[in-house]
Amino acid sequence: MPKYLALTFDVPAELCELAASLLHDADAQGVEIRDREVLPPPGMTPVPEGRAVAIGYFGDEVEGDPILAEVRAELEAQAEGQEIRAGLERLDDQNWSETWKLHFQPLHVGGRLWVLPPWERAPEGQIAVVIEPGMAFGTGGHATTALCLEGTLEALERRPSASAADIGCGSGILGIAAAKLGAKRVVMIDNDPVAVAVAKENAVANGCPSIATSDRPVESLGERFDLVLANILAGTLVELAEPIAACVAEGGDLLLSGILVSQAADVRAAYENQGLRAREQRISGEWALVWMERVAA
Ligand SMILES: C[S@@+](CC[C@H](N)C(=O)[O-])C[C@H]1O[C@@H](n2cnc3c(N)ncnc32)[C@H](O)[C@@H]1O
Repeated sequence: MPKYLALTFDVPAELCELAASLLHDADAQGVEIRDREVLPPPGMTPVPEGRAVAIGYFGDEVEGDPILAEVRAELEAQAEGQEIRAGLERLDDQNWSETWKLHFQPLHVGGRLWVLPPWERAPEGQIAVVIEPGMAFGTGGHATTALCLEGTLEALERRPSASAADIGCGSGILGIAAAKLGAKRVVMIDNDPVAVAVAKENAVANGCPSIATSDRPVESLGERFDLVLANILAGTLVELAEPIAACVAEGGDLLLSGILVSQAADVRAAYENQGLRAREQRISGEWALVWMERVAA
């Protein structure tokens, strides 16, 4: 089961925003701020007056020490002799998801779709996807998820009753959004059984119990879909190009993300080799969405 790396900076309160932005710049997947205005998580004491804490969360594969040293040096340059405390910790999924939940903000996509934590409400008449992230990735807070949601909305506006597959579904956010936007049959798969369980729960909680969820490999799907969503990682997308492309029906769309802008050309080429055509590429920060399609014969 994957772990996460947390880099913690306990700083003078006025430097907390700088610490958070340095962590973002260092490619943190999420940044948490604990200051006097934020209620501490259960069991934790509030930060002392005049201090604040910024925590950056990274994938476990990231080497933390160089980032720690660099961010600390930048902060010390601004600290005028005040103390900067820094720490590095490897967290398990449970810790990560509990912390992440505290900072789960509503996301508004394309004017009519909302992704919300259970304690928020969408405005009247708008479509709400309520996500309890549990131990799975996908609250909409990551640029790649937001890019995929926008694409899903557009693809389903063109073809409201399309069938859809969400490969690497994590929390189920994309598949559930597709179902709520009118997709007629939705299948969600992930190779992490914990994600599959969370996605199933989220599907039921969103009134979409008919979404099929499974941890079986994409190679065994054996079905074609009008819309295929795969927000994984560039390397995995290239490796799985053949079975993922095989799931795209004639005239169907394939939205690929989890891709850094610098990796987009390789991913596109892998799917062109499978007979798909590049439709467009969208970018958010350093992340790309590659939109492929299978042209009808
Ligand atoms: C970045 S998360 C995306 C979650 C969600 N779909 C979203 O867009 O926010 C990637 C997910 O892909 C899953 N994954 C990674 N490799 C996979 C594979 N070979 N087959 C299926 N799922 C995979 C991971 O377990 C993880 O849940």
